[in-house]
Amino acid sequence: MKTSIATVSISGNLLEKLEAIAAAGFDGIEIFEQDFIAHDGNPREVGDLIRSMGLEITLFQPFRDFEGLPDPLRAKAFDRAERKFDLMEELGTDLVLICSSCHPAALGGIDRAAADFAELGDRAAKRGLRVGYEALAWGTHVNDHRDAWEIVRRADHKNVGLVLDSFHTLARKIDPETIRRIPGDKIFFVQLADAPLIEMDLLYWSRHFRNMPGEGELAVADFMTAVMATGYAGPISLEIFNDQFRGGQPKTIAKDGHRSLVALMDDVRRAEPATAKTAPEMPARANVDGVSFVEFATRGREADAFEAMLQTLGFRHAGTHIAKQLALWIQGDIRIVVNRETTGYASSAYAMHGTTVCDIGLSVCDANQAVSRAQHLGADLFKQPVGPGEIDIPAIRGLSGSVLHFVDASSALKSIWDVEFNQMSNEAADAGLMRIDHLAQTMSYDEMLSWSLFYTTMFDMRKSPMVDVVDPDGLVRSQAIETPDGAFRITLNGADTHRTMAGGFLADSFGASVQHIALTSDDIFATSAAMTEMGFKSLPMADNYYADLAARFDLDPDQLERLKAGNILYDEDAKGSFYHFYSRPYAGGMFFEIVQRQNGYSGYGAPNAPFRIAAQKRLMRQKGMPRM
Ligand SMILES: O=C(O)c1ccc(O)c(O)c1
Ligand SMILES: [Mg+2]
Repeated sequence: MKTSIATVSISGNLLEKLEAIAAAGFDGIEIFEQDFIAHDGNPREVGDLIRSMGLEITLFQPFRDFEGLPDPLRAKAFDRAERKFDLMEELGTDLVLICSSCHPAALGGIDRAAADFAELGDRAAKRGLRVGYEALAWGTHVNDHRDAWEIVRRADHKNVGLVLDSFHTLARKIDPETIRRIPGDKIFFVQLADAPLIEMDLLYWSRHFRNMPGEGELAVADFMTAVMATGYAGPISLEIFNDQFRGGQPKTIAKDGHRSLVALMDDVRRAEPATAKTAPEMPARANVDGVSFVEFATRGREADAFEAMLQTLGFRHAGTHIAKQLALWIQGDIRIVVNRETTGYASSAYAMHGTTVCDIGLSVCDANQAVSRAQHLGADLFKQPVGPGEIDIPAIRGLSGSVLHFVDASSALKSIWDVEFNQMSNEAADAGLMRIDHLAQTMSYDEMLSWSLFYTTMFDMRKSPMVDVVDPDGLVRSQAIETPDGAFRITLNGADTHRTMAGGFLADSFGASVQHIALTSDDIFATSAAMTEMGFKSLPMADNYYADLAARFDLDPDQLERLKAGNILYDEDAKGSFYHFYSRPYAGGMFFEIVQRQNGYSGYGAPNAPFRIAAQKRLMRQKGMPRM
């Protein structure tokens, strides 16, 4: 399997693009002509440089408005092609992409176009070059890969083949199964792109909103499975026109791209094992059956205040690490580790972010398989020195420097809490919190696709539709990613401006991290009462909120009173109901949420988010806290 990416997909100048692409592990690049023209350096040197970086030039593109022209435009088009053939020879690539014509003078007619390609094929053959024809979704006469194929078929020239691009086929809702009838050796090149489903002009959609396979909503895996069934053996190449990516970090975007291709080909291999033989074998997406622990890096008074807060939530100090300054706090199945170390990874995380979630332990079926898949997808292993008596738990680096540990039921890992922690016997009453419902991560809007790709390629998790959350000072985009059974749920919250609650947190904590943790109760009213008893103070909600609840839902006055008394918010979906309340913000703007889902409610109380955010901002203003 040869992976490739078009230079247009990455930001930066040509050199920066090439470095990022090589570092991400691609085998080749499509040179997008504009990137070459903008570069100051002769084509031979550029070709040599690319090869010296271990990359191959898989394609030169695009050559526009070639077929169907009347003379003298036709003759001029052939002259243009000859000049580009010269350039290709100097660069050292044998394949050019010709996209279907949008020229106002272009004439239709499959045989006319086929004749043009047959002649171009002769000219290319003289130089040992090949031409590939791609149907642009908005081409004037040819905008469907089936028509492009018919032209190639009738051109009947060994140097003329077809270029398929998942965007053009899927954006026009053309059934990708139609690809199966094309002979694999006549498909010269395959370009891949996904996109979010938005109703808009095809050209605009394509030039601004494409994204990596798996980041959007097109059936790219079905498309690629059909391609592989033809016997196609050429490069699998990303061609992503995306406004965010053009301004993004070249290295991150390239890494995401490679990850998306590897995951896609693994899906194709699993869908039809006989066809995708060249895709590397790797373990399937890991099944996550919950969060085993969440570790906070903190220090001094912030740490004291945080632990005091945990007590008001009903957590009990259950153990102390045998060698390190780690305290284990437990309630139900929830484990929170408070790390006060002044050296090592947690300490660096604290130095960078202040009090922060520095490590998440996920409970998986097989920890080593999870790590193996992560490595195939380009994640780095995370290693810390293991002290005497400590267990080496497999871990990887997530995005933005975060760490994920994998815990499974295999003997050594299961006993970690008994082996590494001295048990403390304090049988304090708890508040009925059972497990972690979800982790809410805050990041800049530009990072959301990277994170969702990370989770959905690594784990058996699905994205739900993006929702807009209105903060009084800006919009925050929120997207949930969850396992099929809901055992592990994450919400990604993307902020554009530092003035929003999420954006302020992001600025203050210098990068993406967990902003809140939602904990489940099976009886939220009892939990609220127990926590109040323990000194917990919930986030005060405005009376207007409850007046609106009374108008929106059939709640009896008693229940409404109880909601109001506990500052408990309420929502319903088609299946069930949702109760939730919030802690006040603690160190660094983090907070807890307590939730109860009834009868299979599957959302996150999104309609309540604007009122929760307004309440948090009100509270922070009262306290005279800056920003947020
Ligand atoms: O948007 C375009 O013009 C364009 C050019 C070349 C391609 O391969 C493509 O898919 C789109
Ligand atoms: Mg294309």
